[in-house]
Amino acid sequence: MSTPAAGERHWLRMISDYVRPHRGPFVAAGVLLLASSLLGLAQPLAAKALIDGLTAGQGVGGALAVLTGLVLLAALLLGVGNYLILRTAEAVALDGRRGLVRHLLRLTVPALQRQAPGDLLARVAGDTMLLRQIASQSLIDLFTGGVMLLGAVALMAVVDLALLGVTAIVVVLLVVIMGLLMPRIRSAALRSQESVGEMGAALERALGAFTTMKASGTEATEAARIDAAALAAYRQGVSLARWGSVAGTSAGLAIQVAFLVVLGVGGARVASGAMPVSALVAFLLYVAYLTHPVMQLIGASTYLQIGRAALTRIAEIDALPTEPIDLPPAAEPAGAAAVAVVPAGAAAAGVHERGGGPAEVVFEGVCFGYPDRDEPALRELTLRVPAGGLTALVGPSGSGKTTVLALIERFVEPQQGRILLDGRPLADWPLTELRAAIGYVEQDVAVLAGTLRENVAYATPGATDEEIREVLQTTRLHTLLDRLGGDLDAPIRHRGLSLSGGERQRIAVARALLRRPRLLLLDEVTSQLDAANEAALREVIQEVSRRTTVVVVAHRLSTVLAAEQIVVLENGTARSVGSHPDLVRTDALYASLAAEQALV
Ligand SMILES: Nc1ncnc2c1ncn2[C@@H]1O[C@H](COP(=O)(O)OP(=O)(O)OP(=O)(O)O)[C@@H](O)[C@H]1O
Repeated sequence: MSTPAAGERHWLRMISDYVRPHRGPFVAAGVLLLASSLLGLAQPLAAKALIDGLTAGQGVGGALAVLTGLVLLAALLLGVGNYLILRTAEAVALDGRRGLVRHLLRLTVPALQRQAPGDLLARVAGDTMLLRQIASQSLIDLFTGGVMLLGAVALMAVVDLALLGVTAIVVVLLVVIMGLLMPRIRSAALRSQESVGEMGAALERALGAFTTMKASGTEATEAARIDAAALAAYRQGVSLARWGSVAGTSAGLAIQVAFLVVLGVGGARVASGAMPVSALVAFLLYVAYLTHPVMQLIGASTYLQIGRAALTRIAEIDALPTEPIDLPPAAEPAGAAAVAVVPAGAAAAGVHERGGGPAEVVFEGVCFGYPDRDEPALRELTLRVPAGGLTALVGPSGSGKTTVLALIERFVEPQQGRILLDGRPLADWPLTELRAAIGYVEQDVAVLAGTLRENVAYATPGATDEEIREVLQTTRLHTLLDRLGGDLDAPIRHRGLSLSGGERQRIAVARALLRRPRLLLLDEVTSQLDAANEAALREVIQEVSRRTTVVVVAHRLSTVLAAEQIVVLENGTARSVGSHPDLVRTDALYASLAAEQALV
């Protein structure tokens, strides 16, 4: 948002984008609420007829019936209109949440890494709630309140122009006060939402490193950090409440002042015979009636300022870059319960024929640097990973091994050079197809809350029990399965905390293997395994490398001794390539690594 004017347009366009798909119910609700208010407007006129009838000593039965009918019908229309608008507002919030979640899930990896997850959660949950308030309270209230205000003013003009002039002065004064208050309300709302986001981020930080926090004894520090954000949210909330009540009180006061002034001036005019008492009663009823639309307009403007703050925060997420990944359309709200949850990875499985021949990967002069780093992570890296067989990437910490894998997965894009998979530049591969061909086990493996089956078949929703059990056997996870009573559907706890590090690694390997990828990328998968399990996984890797291309990153050279090709990376370039015996002879760095690990 470069200029306020641009921000303004953007904000209004966002509201209109949210509302447009629901304009039918919105218009219907608006019409019902307006009709209800119009019936309310007619009530003083009916009251005037009733009083005139009483004064003239005529029968009032008809006027009484009309007045009662008006009251009942207005209440009915109000009820139905309110229900409709609240339902539509929920639908707008649903659209907002879905849109935001879909956008978040499609973010590029670097874009997501720059965000605090706790703040994102606050935006999805809290800011979309405010969106609902804009839709329910602000828009319709602005419309009906505005129309009713104009209607009341027009009818007041019909009743008595002089008294209208008196009322108008008070109303104009009120508008000026509101003009001064609204920017304060908006900035307090924005800061309040930001503080809630900061609180979420601070809490997420503490919960995400819970055991580290406990072990470091930093509960008090973390509590203070979260407390500071909570306190900031409180202060801004109080400030919002203060300006909101100033707005509400000014409006109420203005109406009362108008009422008293009209009573005084009108009383004098009645006494002088300039207007009948029925006209004064009607006018006073209109002034009293003004309270509702004026309060509506003040409330709507206040919510609009708060909602605008939320929209600003949603727009910030919308502006983050996403990957070109199609997600299936969301279910209609009415049918949501009936629609089965689409298992994650199903979309990819749809495009990818499981299995297939081993893939070849070629890096041609690839340069890559992370955005916030001066030093490039890869410098003109040229490398060929032949189809089939085991290729190992070794080298000192920070030499760029993980970055090579991230580039193959297209989590990040090279700034120079190109990468080819089966002779086709990665940029030409549809992203879902590319990723479906690859099995990737990252360094910090993720175990998701859910069952063992959900975890292992995460990328392969169609896998049979037999296939899952087989891959569990291969990765020596059958002991874990036994511990779970042989039940694939037994839950493993949130974030996999009930699993050992080695089990988590093997679950991730099992997940990748079940996919039968054409290219398997393994980043430090043996780092947390004991010698027996490492040897077993080494065998698995060798076995898999007979039918697929396997690239392993390993500090433990024992894992890669049998690799057909070992690439030694240093400072983002391949300093040498060869087999273990070759490299021990020809590459001093490799020889020293091997010597450190007693492998020569
Ligand atoms: N997301 C990131 N943002 C900024 N810099 C990064 C990021 N990821 C890695 N780096 C930096 O890029 C360089 C290469 O990192 P990379 O993770 O590829 O090394 P590595 O060889 O896999 O290291 P290790 O063996 O310790 O895992 C390092 O200097 C690292 O600090």
